[in-house]
Amino acid sequence: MKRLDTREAGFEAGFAALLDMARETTASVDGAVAAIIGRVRAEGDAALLDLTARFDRWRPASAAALRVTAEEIADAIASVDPALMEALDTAATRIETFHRAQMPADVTVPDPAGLTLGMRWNAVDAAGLYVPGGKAAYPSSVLMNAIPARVAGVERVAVAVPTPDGEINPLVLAACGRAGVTEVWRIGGAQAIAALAWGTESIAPVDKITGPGNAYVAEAKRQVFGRVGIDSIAGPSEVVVLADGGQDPARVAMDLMAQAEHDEAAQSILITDSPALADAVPGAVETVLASLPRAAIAGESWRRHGAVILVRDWTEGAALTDRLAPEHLQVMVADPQALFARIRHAGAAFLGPWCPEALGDYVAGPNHVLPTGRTARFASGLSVFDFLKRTTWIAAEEAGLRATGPAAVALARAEGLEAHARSIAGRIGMR
Ligand SMILES: NC(=O)c1ccc[n+]([C@@H]2O[C@H](COP(=O)([O-])OP(=O)(O)OC[C@H]3O[C@@H](n4cnc5c(N)ncnc54)[C@H](O)[C@@H]3O)[C@@H](O)[C@H]2O)c1
Ligand SMILES: N[C@H](CO)Cc1c[nH]c[nH+]1
Ligand SMILES: [Zn+2]
Repeated sequence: MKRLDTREAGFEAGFAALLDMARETTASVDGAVAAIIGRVRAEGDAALLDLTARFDRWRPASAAALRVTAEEIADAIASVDPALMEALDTAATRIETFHRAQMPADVTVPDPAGLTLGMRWNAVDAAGLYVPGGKAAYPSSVLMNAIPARVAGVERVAVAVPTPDGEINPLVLAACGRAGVTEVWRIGGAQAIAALAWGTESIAPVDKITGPGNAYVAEAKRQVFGRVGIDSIAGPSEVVVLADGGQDPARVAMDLMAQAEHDEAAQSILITDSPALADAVPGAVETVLASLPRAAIAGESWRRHGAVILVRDWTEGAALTDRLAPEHLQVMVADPQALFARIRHAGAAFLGPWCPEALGDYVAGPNHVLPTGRTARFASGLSVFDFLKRTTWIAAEEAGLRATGPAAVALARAEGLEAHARSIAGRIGMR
């Protein structure tokens, strides 16, 4: 864990090192991923069977066995503890309500020159949703991907999830059932992304691939981009907690570890204006770690990538937060809204001491698939917009073409494009 203080001479160098820290690199897997994609394109289902045996330690009897049946989904729903099913339902209902509110309206713009201009939204035809499953199962990520897709109106939604050692997580299948997904493939990693992008004998290709995953998944999404759309390339999780001297060090420590326990490559950073809190939190983290089942992962994340930054005031705190552009931002100060108003770059914000980030991971409603690695400077979390695209339209009557056409003719001729010019000029009696 790094300890930084803006009053100290070496602060800028230390902070720059934190910004540049390579936590997980996709460059080191690009060759392996290209080879996997090449095999899936060339060999289709046969490559999927072989790669699944190799990387997920499960040898399906045939390509048909890669697809989860409707009966398996129904059985999974029946097998899940009713209280857990109710929790899934609470989450799904709240996520759906929030994402419905995101749906944009079509736009029509009347134009004084006599044209009518507009913009219409349409969903993609088919979306492939990657649900990670290598080290842990993520039913919550099923809901976070599938519900926006369905709210956007995507007709075909296909989920890909690895089933290591042939074990299917029933709650993942129950989440698919609750979200109305009927097409679920037991494939993971780069081979799953390749199959969704290029198709195989069994799997029809999709138009857009979304969802988080490890370095192989991230690199595969990067390599198939262009053939299909992707949401973003999300790396390991991160949180910045802004906390003042009024906060309980134990709660701050638990919030930091809630992100660190995802992955050794996760990053948890505390920024505080309180020397007492900066002194207390590292010890509180050790106490928390002693009680956590995933202490090995969380502890390594904290030691390798964690930081406590002491600032003079919140003007400094806000500026440093914008430079970090974190995936998650927790604001635990006396007036969280006022401090949040001064920050522009974060994937998602959690305001006040009663709003731990984990609430947003599961049930609050906004999406938990968020931009990582400082990409919140230019990217946003998953939403209905990832499954929609716009078509603009122009309607013209003769008067509108007469009013606006001459300028277009002049510009077309300036560009040396005579057919462009004449297609307009000929309609309105211009030479
Ligand atoms: N941002 C989010 O919303 C969010 C949500 C959940 C999980 N996550 C992150 O997603 C990641 C999930 O990673 P994971 O590994 O548990 O599951 P995963 O499903 O992303 O990856 C598992 C797959 O990786 C492939 N793979 C593993 N080793 C390989 C190798 N040596 N060569 C080729 N392929 C190989 C295998 O095909 C395997 O099926 C974690 O970093 C987690 O923090 C993010
Ligand atoms: N915090 C993760 C996103 O960075 C999402 C998640 C899923 N389950 C628990 N957490
Ligand atoms: Zn989480």
